[in-house]
Amino acid sequence: MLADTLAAIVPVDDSLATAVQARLDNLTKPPGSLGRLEALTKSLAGMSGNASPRVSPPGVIVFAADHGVAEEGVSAFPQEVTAQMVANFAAGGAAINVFARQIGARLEVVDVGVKGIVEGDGVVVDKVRPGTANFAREDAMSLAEAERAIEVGIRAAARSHAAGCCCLIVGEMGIANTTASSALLAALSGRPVTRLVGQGTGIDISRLAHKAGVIEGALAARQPDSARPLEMLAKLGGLEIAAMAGAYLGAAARRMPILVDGFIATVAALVACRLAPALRGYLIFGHRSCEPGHDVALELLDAEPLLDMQLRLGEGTGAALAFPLLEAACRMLSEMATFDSAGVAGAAPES
Ligand SMILES: O=C(O)c1ccc[n+]([C@@H]2O[C@H](COP(=O)([O-])O)[C@@H](O)[C@H]2O)c1
Ligand SMILES: Cc1cc2nc[nH]c2cc1C
Repeated sequence: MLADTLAAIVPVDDSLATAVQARLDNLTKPPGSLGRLEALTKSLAGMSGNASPRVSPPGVIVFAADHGVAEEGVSAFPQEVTAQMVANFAAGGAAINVFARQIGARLEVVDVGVKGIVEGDGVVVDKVRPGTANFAREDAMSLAEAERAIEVGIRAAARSHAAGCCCLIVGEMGIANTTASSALLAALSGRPVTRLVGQGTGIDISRLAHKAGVIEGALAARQPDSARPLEMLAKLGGLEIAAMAGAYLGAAARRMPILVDGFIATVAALVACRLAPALRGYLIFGHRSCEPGHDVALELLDAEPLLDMQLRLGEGTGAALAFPLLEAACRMLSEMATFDSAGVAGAAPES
């Protein structure tokens, strides 16, 4: 399934940009005056292959999994919070539930590797294993498990597409996943770990130094090879990061625009782009997270996010908050009057 999905990702269609630009320049506004919103309409047209793109209804998928490295004391919260938050998602009480309702999204929560038993209806249980192993001591998972986790994501994206979603937001929940993401990013970027690690859920300075040391030790022991993305996921984790990468690939294979969330989501996107470089054309970046590594991951992807709201929650919340900008871009193109239709004079000729 992974090989078929990778093969199905075609580069975005840049040929529509000229027609969309002509339409944009006929709308009742000085040419270019809607700034990045105008560029967004061209991007969305190229992704969907439609000169009148639509992004509603959006789909939100939240992948949840546990990380063995949590036992190293790298998070401000205990591991049980992953399962407890999944129950909160199922009950509709988390931030992403609120924002998903606000934007009329279809929300799906997928347990790809939570350690405990997840309570609550409405959670898709597609568990590859109950949490990763502690990658400070051994590989987080096997290669086969990493591939299965990617396929969990591909299947979830396919469900969102089949349910009629026109755009995909992918979120995550996993205590200690900023540690796994920072390790992946250090391996992919070659930058010093101390420049990438951040407070995650809110650790203090001394725990931050400990977190950096755990990652440095693990990288020395695991020796991840940045030219082998699947192997990197197997060595460092996590299950939800692999599933997010799969969801991006599955969405791009179906020509769905993807709105990327924060730090963990962007690292997953980096890994997925190593598997299929054409994926990059389908990615729009929702926000800049507080996590210092996010800047580095965005730079590697040559990405400029839409919002900077000092968020560090995850769950897909930053992307959901940015979604109305995508909706506005589509509506601007389809609903604004043209100079002709509104009887508004065009720009005066230069004298
Ligand atoms: O999305 C982000 O940029 C982000 C930044 C910091 C923390 N988080 C969330 O916090 C959890 C990971 O933090 P930690 O400290 O346990 O590694 C995980 O559930 C993420 O959803 C998310
Ligand atoms: C309460 C809580 C909610 C979260 N949502 C995403 N990561 C989280 C981490 C914690 C600790």
